[in-house]
Amino acid sequence: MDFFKPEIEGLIVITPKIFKDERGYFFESYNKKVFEDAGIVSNFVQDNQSFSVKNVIRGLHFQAPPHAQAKLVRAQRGKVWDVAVDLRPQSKTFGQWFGVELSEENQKMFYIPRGFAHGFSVLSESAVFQYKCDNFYNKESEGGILYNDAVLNIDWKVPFGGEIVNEKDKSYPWFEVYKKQPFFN
Ligand SMILES: Cc1cn([C@H]2C[C@H](O)[C@@H](COP(=O)(O)OP(=O)(O)O[C@H]3O[C@@H](C)C(=O)[C@@H](O)[C@H]3O)O2)c(=O)[nH]c1=O
Repeated sequence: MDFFKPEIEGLIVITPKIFKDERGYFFESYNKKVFEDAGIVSNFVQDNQSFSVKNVIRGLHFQAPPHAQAKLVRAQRGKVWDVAVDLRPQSKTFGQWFGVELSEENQKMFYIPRGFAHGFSVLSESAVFQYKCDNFYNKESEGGILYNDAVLNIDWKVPFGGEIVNEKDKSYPWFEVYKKQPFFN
């Protein structure tokens, strides 16, 4: 199992050790002790799964404190481009984003602590996306940033104008709003 820590502090990309044989494969998708030793100390309380077709973008989402969520995400089927945006006002990388390809093939996982907005785009014909959260869903605390914000300038790797985005995600404010009124501590 490999744990890669990108420039933005707190983010971790996990590459599991995959055991392949004539039957197929096996890997540990979560191991409390091994993950905690690598710095992923979160008490996961909810697992989610979504299915999306090609060119769907879901995001950028977060839950506001005290309902903020750390997430451990992966693409069980297909291939996605997964993005986390640092919204921690004290962070030296506030407003920066990091993206990683998560796929059925690489089985990589991505740990995103509390204080980030999260989203992904679907690069394959379809994708099954699975994730663990360390806080329960709370509708009233849901927030988001417009996925195509010009300041963040995220490359979603989908054809220009071809993205499939729901009305809720299209209605989120620009990143500028959170720059003026930070709410994660
Ligand atoms: C996230 C969530 C949604 N729902 C419901 C609300 C709604 O009617 C329906 C679909 O919800 P959404 O449209 O918000 O689903 P979706 O756009 O897939 O939301 C997810 O996007 C990714 C990027 C994340 O980071 C997640 O935390 C989550 O925000 O499911 C729950 O019941 N529990 C949950 O935990």
